[in-house]
Amino acid sequence: MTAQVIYGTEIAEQLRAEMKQEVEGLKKQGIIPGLTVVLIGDDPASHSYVKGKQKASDQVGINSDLITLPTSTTEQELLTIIDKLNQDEKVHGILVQLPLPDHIQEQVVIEAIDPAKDVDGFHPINIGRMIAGKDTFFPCTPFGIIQMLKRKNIEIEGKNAVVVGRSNIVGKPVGQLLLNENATVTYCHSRTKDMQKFTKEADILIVAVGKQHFLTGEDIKEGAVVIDVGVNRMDNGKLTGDVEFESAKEKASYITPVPKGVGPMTITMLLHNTIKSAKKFHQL
Ligand SMILES: Nc1nc2c(c(=O)[nH]1)N[C@@H](CN(C=O)c1ccc(C(=O)N[C@@H](CCC(=O)O)C(=O)O)cc1)CN2
Repeated sequence: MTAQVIYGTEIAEQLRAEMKQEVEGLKKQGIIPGLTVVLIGDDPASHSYVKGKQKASDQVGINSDLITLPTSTTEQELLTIIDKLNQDEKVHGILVQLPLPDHIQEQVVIEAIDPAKDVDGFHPINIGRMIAGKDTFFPCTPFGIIQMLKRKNIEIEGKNAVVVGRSNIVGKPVGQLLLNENATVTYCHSRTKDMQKFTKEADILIVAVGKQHFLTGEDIKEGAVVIDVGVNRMDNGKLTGDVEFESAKEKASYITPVPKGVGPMTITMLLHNTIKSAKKFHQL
């Protein structure tokens, strides 16, 4: 079997075209969705992701602002900025780009953002609502993965979904969203014994460990749907995923590439959450 490649770029383009229309409609009612991104330090990858967020916001008509701060910014200075953004009625979404410098506690910052403006879906209130199966802001990468599966008409209900990785940003929430869609979910992580026993049983395999070619075709069941969340930079400067694409493609029924797979969906779902927040603020 040779897999069908799922390009997130194509799905993202469709979704963004739909969002652009929605924003045009909102603007006619005097509503301009507003997103503020806060970026601390000079990590080149973070700068590039934030640039992508600004560009995508402009594309759909979201008013986006960027606050760039030096690495020396204190936690208190950052909290003061977040407090101001929480009060600003023009700002519907606040996103603090991660990772943060070591001297700033990530969880303190996440919890300082008003849950109603937490378009990253990382605030414990929004995570709790997601676990309870309520409507809320879902974390962007996991939400993007679910949208990719749905847009490709891939059935989730009743399937064995195996998530390799248990980060707060991707692994844990994507497992929860798959469970909400009635999949049978198994998490594998660094302490899992005989991981292949689990990955080979997966109908849907999500890999988010951040290790180049962590899994190969040998770890995959014939016909599995393989979603590769890894973005690893190789010595030659090129990007590669957590899954060895060439061997996995011969076993899977569907597979996402890196780049152009899950990554573009992350930014797209951020736009979705910002529009959702603006609508909710204006009671639409
Ligand atoms: N506050 C947040 N911080 C971080 C998040 C997040 O969701 N919220 N996720 C990641 C980084 N990220 C978005 O912020 C992100 C990662 C990758 C991509 C992407 O489009 N990747 C492209 C390749 C890009 C390249 O060439 O370098 C792809 O896979 O095709 C977008 C966003 C950590 N921080």
